[in-house]
Parts: sequence; structure tokens; C-alpha cells
Amino acid sequence: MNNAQAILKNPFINKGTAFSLAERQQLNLIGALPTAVQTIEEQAKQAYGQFQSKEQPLEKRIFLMNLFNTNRTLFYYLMGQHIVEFMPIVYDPVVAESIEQYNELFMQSQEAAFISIDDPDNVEASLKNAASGRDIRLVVVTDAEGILGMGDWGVNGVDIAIGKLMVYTAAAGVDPAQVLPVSIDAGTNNQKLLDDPLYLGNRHQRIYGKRYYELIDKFVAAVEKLFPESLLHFEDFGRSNAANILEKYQDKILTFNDDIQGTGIVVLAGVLGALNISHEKITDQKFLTFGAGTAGVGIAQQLMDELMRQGLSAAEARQHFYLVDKQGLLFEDTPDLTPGQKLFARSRSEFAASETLTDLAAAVKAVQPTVMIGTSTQPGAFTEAIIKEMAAHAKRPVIFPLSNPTRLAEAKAEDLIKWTAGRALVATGIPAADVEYNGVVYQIGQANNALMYPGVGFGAIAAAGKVINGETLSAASHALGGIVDATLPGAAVLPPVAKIQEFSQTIAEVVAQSIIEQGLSKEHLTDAKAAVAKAKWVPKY
Ligand SMILES: NC(=O)c1ccc[n+]([C@@H]2O[C@H](COP(=O)([O-])OP(=O)(O)OC[C@H]3O[C@@H](n4cnc5c(N)ncnc54)[C@H](O)[C@@H]3O)[C@@H](O)[C@H]2O)c1
Ligand SMILES: O=C(O)C[C@H](O)C(=O)O
Ligand SMILES: [Mn+2]
Repeated sequence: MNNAQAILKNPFINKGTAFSLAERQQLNLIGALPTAVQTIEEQAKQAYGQFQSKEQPLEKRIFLMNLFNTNRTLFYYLMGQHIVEFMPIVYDPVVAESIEQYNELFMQSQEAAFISIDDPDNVEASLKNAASGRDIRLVVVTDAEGILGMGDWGVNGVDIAIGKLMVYTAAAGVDPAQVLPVSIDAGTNNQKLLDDPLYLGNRHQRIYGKRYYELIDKFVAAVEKLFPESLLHFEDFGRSNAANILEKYQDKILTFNDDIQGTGIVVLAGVLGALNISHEKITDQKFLTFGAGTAGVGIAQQLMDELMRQGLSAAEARQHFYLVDKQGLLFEDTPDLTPGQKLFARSRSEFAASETLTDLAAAVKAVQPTVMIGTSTQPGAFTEAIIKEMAAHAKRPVIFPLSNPTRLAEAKAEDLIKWTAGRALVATGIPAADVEYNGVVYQIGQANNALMYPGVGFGAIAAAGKVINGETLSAASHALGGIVDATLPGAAVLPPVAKIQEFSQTIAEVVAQSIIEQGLSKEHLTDAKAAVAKAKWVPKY
């Protein structure tokens, strides 16, 4: 016999007041709900009214999470109707507030798995318990050492995995019953959390090195064993681990790192969009990346890959990149370069006074970049003087201040348009309002990996991919071309989030096609579109 309360408390099957009379009879729900039977449309209207009654973004998020915890179909039905309004609430930037207040706000675990470095023998059991028999096809895992640009947030960081997964389903149609958010709790170096009596994670410093990598190995092996058809998405790992982990597993299992690769392909798509507006060639650009960490190096790698696809040798392509980090412009002899930075380090002999290039202003003056990307976590680093200097040597300077959340952005879109008298081609990490300047309305693209990863991940799952390789990532970057009308004054360099469901579908099909064509599908698939259509989940009862 069915237990009414168990059904009503299971968000994957609960329909609330939309259970029909026949269902109520069959499932022993008679009397466990008010008598009226509502349609999903009526439920959505009522829920949206409640959403609108909340004033603060965090209150709106808490309301939406309650709905998510109660009835996942209704949640995604509503999110599908209001995707532009809900994205910044369930995802970046408001997810940042919920991470900072995770302990205070904690109500329930939202079906996440919590892996503890102090309990390595229970890695498999933890995943199994959290999945509770569900057929998992998508795992988003974070160890939260580098949450957005906010640093180490320990177990609180699980909310980024939950938020990323919400976007996967809303944008691309991944079945929400087939996803698993995972927190790897390797400790935290965030003293505020360690001192907080309410902190819910392991109360010790972060563990690095052998013990850490053994845990990651164990985790990856358990995911492969329990969920062999799944895609493993890594998110917000620290600079010293993210690239190592990707390097180790990318040829062996279906995996990708969103901060390295997702960001790389959205920036490439944005640069291609910008060049479509300016009618310039990518091989004529000089790229300066400010903040050469996980994202900054990933972006440079993806752009370099594109230059090589256009026929340049590796040595020629590398000449187009200038990486600036805390030390200033990175040279071959700069101390403490990461392996990724080393690839792009310049030779001192290229510059007359290389020892003076120790900050962004000096580097911009010496390099005269045509494309400048910010992934530095340094708010306001793209100053008026620096932007004016850049714009003095570039007809249509391409400027993407990408650090998240909002308070960390290197510049505001509005300022960049003003300082360059409308010449800058701008994209930001979080949503930005249109900018009106001299009678033209400039639309600001959002260069956030959320534009790409839902389509990439969903396409890879639908095609039963063995791996996600460079060929597939490149195909995904190019899939956004042609959506924006580049001839309109003030056109954006990337398509608007309002169209994310449409273009995520296109990306998914392109990705599935690439996997099938390369013989990288685990199944004998031939039709990418059919495979994507078959895998797609839609929120309806
Ligand atoms: N828009 C997007 O899609 C997107 C994607 C990924 C990351 N990001 C943002 O990019 C930022 C960096 O993320 P990450 O994962 O690469 O972090 P990270 O820690 O790996 O890299 C940050 C880099 O910035 C450097 N840095 C710090 N202070 C600096 C300074 N004063 N001058 C120059 N460089 C400095 C650090 O040394 C490090 O190399 C974050 O704010 C993150 O939110 C945005
Ligand atoms: O989470 C985001 O908004 C994008 C990106 O993954 C980041 O770390 O900033
Ligand atoms: Mn991230």
C-alpha cells in the first residue's frame, strides 16, 4: 500500500494539488490534499505570485528552493516560464549569498552527496545513499576551494553544484531525477567557517597532496562503478588541483572541468561573436588575460586551440597571448609559475624594459592588446586609464570582465561603453542591463559558462560519449554563431539568456554529432538529433 505522506514528500513524484481524482484514489491520497484539482498552469500562477511577493533576492531564492524541494516538475515548469528572472536567483550571483550563509540557512541536503576526506571508506556508500536507487547520469562535484572568485567555502560550496544542476535542467532538459550534486569535504582554510559554531563541514584545514588525490581517485572510481553512464562535471576546485584532475581523467572517462573548459568555450564563442561584429580576423588579435588562474589559463588554451585550427603552428599561436597575474606580465623566468602559465610565458627580450611590466597598466601599454579578459577576482581592475590606453590602439577593443559574483567584476559594462565612446565589444560574467549611449542601445552578452555547459553536458550524455575532447569543445564554441544579428547597432557578442533553451538544444545536437562522428559514443548511435530528443526531459505531469 502507498504511503500518502511519502509521495507528497518526494519532490520527484509529487504533483501536490495536481494529482487527479483517479491518481488520488489509486495512490491513497484521498483526504491528504484539499479537494480541488489544479492544472500545472494554475499551480505555476500561484507559485509565481508568492515569488513576486518576496522582496530580497535571497528570500526569492529560499522560496524557489522550497518549491524545488517540494515539487520538482512544477519548479522547472515555472523556471521555464521565467528563465531570465530565475537564473540569477537560483544561480550566480544570488547563489553566492546562499553559499556564504549555508550554515545559517540549512534546512535539508537537497539530495546532495557529502564525501568526507576523514571517511574515505564510505565514499561509495555516500554516493549510493544520496542517489537512493536513482539512475544517475550527471554528477556535478565541487571541493569548493575556489567558489566563483570568493575563495574557500568548504562544505557550503555544495550550493554551486546544486545551482549548476538547476541550470542544466532548465536550459537543456536533463532529467532532474538523474542528477547528483556532490560536495568533497577536504577541510577548509576559511577561518571564518572554522570558527563558526554552526559550520557543517570538517572542522580542520584543507588536506592537500597524496591523501587528497587518493580521495579523488576513490571518488572517480566509485562514480564510474555506480553510475557508469554518467558525465562527471568538476566545478570550482582550487588552482593547484583543478588542472591536475582534468589532466588525469579527461582521456579516460566522460568528464570536463567547467571553469577551465566551459569558460574557455564561452569566451571563444564571445570572441567569435565580437569579431563577427567588427569584421576582424581572430589571427590578427592580441589576447591579454588578466588573472591567469584556472579560468584565465583555460581561456587562453581554448583561444590558442582555435588559432591552431585556423592553421597557425603552436609556436605561432602562442605568440598571440599575454598572461598577467599578481606578478605582472608573466615571463619565462617569473617565479612560481603554474604549469598552465608556463605554456604562455613570454621572453624578456621581447620588451625594452621588461622589469617594469609588473602591473596591468604597464602590461597594457607595452602589449597593446585587442582582446582583454578579466578572471582576476580584482574588482575595478579595468580602470578608465587602462581602458582608454587599450582603446587608443584597437578599433573595436574586445573587453570581457568576467570575475564573479557581481562585486568582483573588473569593470562595469556601462563604464566600458562610455570610456571607449561605444567602441568596446563587451561581455560580463553576470547579467548586465542594456547600456544606452549616444542614442544607441548596447546589449551586453553574458560570457558565463552557463551559456555552454548545459548543452555540452546534455549532448555528451545523450550521445553516450566516452570522453569530451578538444574537437567537441571547439564544435560547441562555434554552435552559437548566427543567433545574434551582428548588423544591428549595439548588437551583443553572445546570444541572450532569454534564448538559452533554444541554443542549449543546438549546442547539445552539435556536441552529440561530434561525439558520434568521431566514433566516441559507447552506443551505436547514428542520429544526433534523435539521441538528444530522446534524452530530453520536459516538466509536465
Ligand atoms: N564568467 C565565467 O563564466 C567565469 C568562469 C570561471 C571563472 N570566473 C571567474 O573568474 C575568477 C577567477 O576564477 P578562477 O577559477 O580562475 O580562480 P583562480 O584562483 O584559479 O584564478 C585567479 C587568478 O587571479 C590571480 N590574481 C589574484 N589577485 C590578482 C591581482 N591583484 N592581479 C592579477 N592577478 C591576480 C590569482 O593569482 C590567480 O592566478 C572568479 O571571480 C570566477 O568567478 C568566471
Ligand atoms: O559560476 C559562475 O557563475 C561561473 C563560473 O563557473 C565561476 O566560477 O565564476
Ligand atoms: Mn565555477
